[in-house]
Amino acid sequence: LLVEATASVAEPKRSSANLKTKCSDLNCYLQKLNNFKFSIKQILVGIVVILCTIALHQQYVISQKKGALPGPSFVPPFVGMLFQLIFTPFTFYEKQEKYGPISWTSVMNFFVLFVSDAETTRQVFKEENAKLYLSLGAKKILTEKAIPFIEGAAHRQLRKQLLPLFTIRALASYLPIQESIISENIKEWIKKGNVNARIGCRDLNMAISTGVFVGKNTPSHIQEEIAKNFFLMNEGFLCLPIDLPGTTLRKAINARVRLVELFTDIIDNSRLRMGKGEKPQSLIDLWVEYFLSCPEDLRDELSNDTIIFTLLSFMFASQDALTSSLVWVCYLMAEHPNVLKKVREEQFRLRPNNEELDLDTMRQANYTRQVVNEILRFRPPAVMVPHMNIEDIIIGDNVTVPKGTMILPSIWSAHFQDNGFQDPYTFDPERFNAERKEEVTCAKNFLVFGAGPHYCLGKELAKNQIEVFLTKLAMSADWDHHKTPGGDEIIFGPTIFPKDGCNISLRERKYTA
Ligand code: HEM
Repeated sequence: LLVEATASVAEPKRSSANLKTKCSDLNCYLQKLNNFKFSIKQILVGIVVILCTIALHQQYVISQKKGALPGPSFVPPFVGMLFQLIFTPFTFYEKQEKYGPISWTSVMNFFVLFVSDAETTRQVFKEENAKLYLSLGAKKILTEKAIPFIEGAAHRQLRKQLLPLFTIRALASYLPIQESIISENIKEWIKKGNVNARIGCRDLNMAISTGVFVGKNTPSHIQEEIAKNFFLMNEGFLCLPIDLPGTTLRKAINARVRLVELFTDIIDNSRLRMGKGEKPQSLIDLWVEYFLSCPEDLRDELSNDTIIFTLLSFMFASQDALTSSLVWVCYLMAEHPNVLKKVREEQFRLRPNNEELDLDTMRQANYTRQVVNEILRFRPPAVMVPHMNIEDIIIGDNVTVPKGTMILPSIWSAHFQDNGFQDPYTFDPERFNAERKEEVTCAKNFLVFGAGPHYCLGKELAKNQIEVFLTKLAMSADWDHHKTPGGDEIIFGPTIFPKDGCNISLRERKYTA
């Protein structure tokens, strides 16, 4: 077949050489092209030959890169393990874990290292030369100005600038916003009766994010527009990275442009109000207030761009992860009524008259916090955080990782590792009690918020939000989880959810233990 295909390529070459002397304009070139006639069979053979050559080359490159590392005996060419990773992620994880702490695989022709033990996972998170690898779409939408893409001294400087937004005082000022929005939403859910938790929690989180970040006093039509554009932007993070009119990515970029306009107005307004000494009502206000309170010669520049792209990063980093955790609150508390009962008893003991939540009372609610930690351990929203190394690095037991390798440190595997948490597949908040203290003894395994220079900035804000939601739901509603066939399967998108989103029906509950 090869000979036949090459022969017919050679033949038109001769005729085109003759033509060359007779003409030199565009028509002639088209005519020459026309002389290269191949049969369908020859074209197909040509394509097969090219594809086979590429596939063989890929296998050769992989065999060079993997060296003695364990991994699958075969990976499909071109797509590699992409479909397994997206559609059956947990089967994929289990298989990779069996190869050992570091194994190789291939996804979309990327040579990928899968890291399943906690220690090496931490090492990757901390490695300066291994950068967070977000989708191509995410980079186009958020741009290089977003904090996950900033590195080195500029990154450290920005993180330092953000500290005042997560102090105890700041977290305390967000709490009434979180509490009131959660209470309002749960009341709405009870009125409706039936709710798909994934959709309900997504909208609830969006309302809290706008409330906390830009302030509850922001006119509702602006809040709605922020939500609408954020959801459009969010869709772009996982779509094909094709930036053409009408594509999901282009719509996401346009939504970001609109969000920048909206945030610019909100920040200008905040600068005016904080300049007059008004009380801060949002994260933006706190940031502007802090900036204005610094002596002028010590002030770092605080441009609207810095605030806007940090806010976009916060929304991007928090929205899906928190939605996942709140859905698991609904799901796991319905599965474990004995745990829910203990939360209610503790809450009733600490707040017998349904007092408003404050950080002090929340710190005393040890059992409730244990439940929050166990939900995060048992169902970590981001199960893996892709990295790519910009230099050769050495990880684990002296494994050299060639530059440009995609590394998948698996938070999921670290949480369920054999020699880590005791009986890891059991949902057991008691593991975090004062006696067992697994948060200390297994600290190296608890990686839900990452580790190293990009460690989650919103960890305490997130934990508070989950705790307030758990507390409010437990004390104001009874709910049933209506299971659907296959609905319990965990899907990946890109944080984890039960496949059917968890359908619940709610009833009002008298405030009691
Ligand atoms: C349950 C909720 C959350 C989970 C599970 C989570 C998890 C994570 C993880 C795994 C990372 C990567 C860490 C690393 O590379 O070492 C991260 C980074 C980040 N998170 Fe969160 N997060 C949550 C909520 C939030 C919230 C509410 C915010 C909002 C303020 C936030 C802001 C960020 C930011 C800004 C980064 C990037 C930090 C940097 O690049 O320096 N996260 N988060």
